[in-house]
Amino acid sequence: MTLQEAIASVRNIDDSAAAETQRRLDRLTKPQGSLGRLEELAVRYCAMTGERKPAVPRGILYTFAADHGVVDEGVSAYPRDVTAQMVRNFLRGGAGVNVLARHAGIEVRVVDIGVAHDFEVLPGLLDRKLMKSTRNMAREAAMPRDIAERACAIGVDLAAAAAGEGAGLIGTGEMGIGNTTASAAITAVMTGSVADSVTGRGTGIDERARQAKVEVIERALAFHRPDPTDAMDVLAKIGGLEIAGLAGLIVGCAAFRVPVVLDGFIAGAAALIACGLQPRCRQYLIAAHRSVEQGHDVLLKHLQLNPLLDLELRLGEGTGACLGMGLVQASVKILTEMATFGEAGVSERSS
Ligand SMILES: O=C(O)c1ccc[n+]([C@@H]2O[C@H](COP(=O)([O-])O)[C@@H](O)[C@H]2O)c1
Ligand SMILES: Cc1cc2nc[nH]c2cc1C
Repeated sequence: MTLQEAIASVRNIDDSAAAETQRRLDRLTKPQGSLGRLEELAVRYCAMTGERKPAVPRGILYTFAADHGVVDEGVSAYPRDVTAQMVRNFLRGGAGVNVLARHAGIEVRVVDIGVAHDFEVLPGLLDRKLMKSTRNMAREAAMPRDIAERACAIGVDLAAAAAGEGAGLIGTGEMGIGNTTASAAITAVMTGSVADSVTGRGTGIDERARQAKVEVIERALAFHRPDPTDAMDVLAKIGGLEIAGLAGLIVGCAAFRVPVVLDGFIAGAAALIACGLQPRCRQYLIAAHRSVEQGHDVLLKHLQLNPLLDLELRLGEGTGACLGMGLVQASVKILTEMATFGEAGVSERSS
């Protein structure tokens, strides 16, 4: 399926599956509504997939890795080499995302879509490299438009692969030194916010460095004037390859009716792009958590997404998404494994 075909095939979620699921939840042995947002999650899961009695979904999480030319402007607390080094760490299973994925029984797939390093053949690494890093958005477009489109198409293909293998839940992860700058720039444009209000400290820069980061973003936005009504234009001028891959993954998930669990700020920026390409994508999104990055809350509100968790996370990789995926699986188990009042012989409400 091409990117354009995926965009064209996203349908509205199934309201009748939602209503039926709510009716079943109301017959389970608990005061009505007492499982709160877990019930809402089960309802949304069924509306997205169209299933009435879903199996506990198998979860696959894609962690896209890429580098950013804008790191030359001093916007991160860490050197760009960390991106490639962390890719090796992911493949060895030693990163935060590996631990939380194992905890929730989720498979992590690592995709090199733009790391500035030539890896030897690494077992387990999905080599989809389109460029060795984006270019510096402060001076030129981050990537040509056709590369942005190809990066999105890679995401669609990976969504199709996971859906074809029976994944019922897909998580978003990323690794890219400098990518909170690209994400803040995208958030400013797509939500109509000033850069200062959506720019945070990323990996841990101080307030002075954050202000310099704001200026870099302001300069890039003034120079490129990205068109918020053309998400591909935004992606090409100020985005990142991993963000483009994630945006395509989200569109693909929506096209295949697989619920997608968003991680933090960078995943949220990718969701803004995906919803710019196809607004119905929003219906298939579950926000796992609210990141410490100040722009994340702004974009979640813009997308009208209510995050499940607020754990002050700011690691990325897909760590928060793994925790959110575990909650989605728990909500499906509640729906399918809990006894009804009738089955258990428990008295129903008296007034
Ligand atoms: O997910 C988040 O909300 C998040 C917030 C801050 C930082 N990160 C991670 O940190 C890296 C980007 O930070 P920076 O400072 O290099 O732009 C990148 O690898 C992200 O995965 C992730
Ligand atoms: C060590 C390290 C791990 C990361 N994982 C995601 N972003 C990261 C940034 C750093 C610096």
